[in-house]
Amino acid sequence: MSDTSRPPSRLSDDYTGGVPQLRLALNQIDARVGDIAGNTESVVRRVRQSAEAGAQLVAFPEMVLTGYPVEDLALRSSFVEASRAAVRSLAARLAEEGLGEVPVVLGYLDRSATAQPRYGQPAGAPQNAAAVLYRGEVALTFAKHHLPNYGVFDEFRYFVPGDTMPVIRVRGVDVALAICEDLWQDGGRVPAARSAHAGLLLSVNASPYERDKDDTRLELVRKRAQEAGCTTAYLAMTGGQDELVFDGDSIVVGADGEVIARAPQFEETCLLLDLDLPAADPDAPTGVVDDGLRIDRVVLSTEPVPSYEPEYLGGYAERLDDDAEMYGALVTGLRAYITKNGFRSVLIGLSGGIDSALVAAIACDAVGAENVYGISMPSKYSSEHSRSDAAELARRTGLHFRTVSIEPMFDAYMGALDLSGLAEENLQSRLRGTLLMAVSNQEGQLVLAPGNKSELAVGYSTLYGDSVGAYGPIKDVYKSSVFRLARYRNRAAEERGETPPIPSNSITKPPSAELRPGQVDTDSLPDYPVLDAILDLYVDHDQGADAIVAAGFDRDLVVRILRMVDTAEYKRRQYPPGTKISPKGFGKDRRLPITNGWRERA
Ligand SMILES: Nc1ncnc2c1ncn2[C@@H]1O[C@H](COP(=O)(O)OP(=O)(O)OC[C@H]2O[C@@H]([n+]3cccc(C(=O)O)c3)[C@H](O)[C@@H]2O)[C@@H](O)[C@H]1O
Ligand SMILES: Nc1ncnc2c1ncn2[C@@H]1O[C@H](COP(=O)(O)OP(=O)(O)OP(=O)(O)O)[C@@H](O)[C@H]1O
Ligand SMILES: NC(=O)CC[C@H](N)C(=O)O
Repeated sequence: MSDTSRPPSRLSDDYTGGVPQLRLALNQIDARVGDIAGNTESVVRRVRQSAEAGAQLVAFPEMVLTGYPVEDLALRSSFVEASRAAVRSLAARLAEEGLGEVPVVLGYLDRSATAQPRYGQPAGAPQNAAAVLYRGEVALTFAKHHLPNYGVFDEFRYFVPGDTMPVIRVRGVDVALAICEDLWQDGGRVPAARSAHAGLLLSVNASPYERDKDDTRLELVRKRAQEAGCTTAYLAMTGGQDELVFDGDSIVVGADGEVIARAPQFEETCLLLDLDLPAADPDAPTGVVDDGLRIDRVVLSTEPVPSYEPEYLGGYAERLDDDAEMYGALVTGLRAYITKNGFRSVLIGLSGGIDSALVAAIACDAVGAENVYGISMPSKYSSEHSRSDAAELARRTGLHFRTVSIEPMFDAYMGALDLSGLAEENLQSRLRGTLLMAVSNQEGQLVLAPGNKSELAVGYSTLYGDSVGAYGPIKDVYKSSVFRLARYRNRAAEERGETPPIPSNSITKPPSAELRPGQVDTDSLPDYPVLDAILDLYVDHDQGADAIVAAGFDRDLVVRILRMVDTAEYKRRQYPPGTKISPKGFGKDRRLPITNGWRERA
């Protein structure tokens, strides 16, 4: 994101908008997929806090009860029924705990009321749904109307769409409801909210992070608010799930498209704000509106809001610059993976190079240096600086550090097998992989794989060697950006008066696998800026060889690189999962056959 300017806020101290109509609590929180009980507890806790802060309408993200995305759990009836039951018991529990008077909107997994069995399910097909809980009851439910089915999303595989336009009357204000993709596609609930004369459009979301997507989202919400003709609140999820990061950044925009409030990125928070909204239109239409959506109106309360001066005002959280945002996503994704899978500590092979150094810095920020373990594993080809730079990284960050030479194991293999060339080179990498897995088994840390997107693209890693591990924190970061992020992290430390974590020698020396004497990456690969530019066109933008050559790259080089990418598909399929930060990561975003006779020629 780049827009750091603070928009004019209507919620400032000189607020003169009269009596506010609604105090809205947008709970921008994390949820753990499959942990319905744990997610329920965090919802109850947050409802209580919101109610204590005087909220009159409390909202939670898309599928907060089940976590998002649930993937094939949606196809299991036991899970769907557990989610449905959890919504009902949550409504009752909120009332029992004296929290029933405040309406709560939250996402969960449901199934359609009409019998549309899919994939052998006995009853209705699964739906990505949301419920309104009020006075101990589930007052209203509805399902997502537009289903995303591109990139990482497969919602046609799981869900059938909803066909209603839900509108709840809260304190005399008509609030239209929507779920995430409902705002991304034209038609459907946005024009329907206008047709229904809504005073507020509230969308609950789980929108995965991608670089620059915050700018796209902001423009989207501004546009949709104007189309809907009413204030629009976009409530985001935050945290991480496997390869996805949810960056938060909830947004509230007025009917004129002006930003009213914006929540922080990558943080759990409650954006609480007083909105001056129009009273419900007594002649508001009923029946079917845009796209065949049937208005489903529920009156929850018509009591006027008490007259008070707005005291807590949402505000506009400071925006992160592009590097800080990308780095924040990598930290959030790694932390979520480690903690949600019940681990505390991680293990990294430290070569003294920039990739493992950046991964170590991210890990220290994610779980604390006291939970990060590094091992230097020198061989006879290891340079002195590979050991000293790794030790210096440990000294700067405070991570646990030890050295285990692979020479005795290497000699034993070489004595038993007559290996040479690539087999001998790869053996060193595999011994390091085996050693890391052995320590992980013994001590219980998760092994981190330090491969970057450039290496993964061209297959520049050893299978069962440096590609072993549980999670690849930088697998969606091109090598050029690895340098940028390492410099960013050091600069950020300097600005805070802290020791920069990454030794400058790790940043400035030429990248090398050190598997044979004097080896450097450029023996096998072009310079990284050239490689990354070609990869960006091929991997991220699906350009063919002719188009890439036409963009100004050498024909033979293009053909060679594209061939390397194609023939490394088998390696990528065996690589650990890792944080997605681009529109096309090596995960669900890019699905190519392994066995593939198609070669790009120019
Ligand atoms: N389609 C396919 N499906 C399944 N398996 C397939 C396959 N094609 C080959 N294979 C198998 O894959 C194996 C070959 O792959 P692999 O053993 O990995 O070896 P390979 O890719 O031949 O070599 C590793 C390359 O990565 C470089 N490297 C290694 C370590 C670190 C770094 C670094 O700088 O970070 C770079 C190294 O210099 C070398 O160029 C063979 O067993 C082959 O049979
Ligand atoms: N001497 C070593 N000690 C410990 N780990 C090593 C060593 N050499 C390689 N590794 C591990 O294998 C990974 C691949 O390293 P390699 O040096 O081959 O290339 P790289 O991709 O340039 O990575 P880096 O920038 O971290 O050196 C490293 O990130 C590290 O985790
Ligand atoms: N959960 C969703 O519906 C997400 C889809 C939407 N296009 C997004 O990325 O934000």
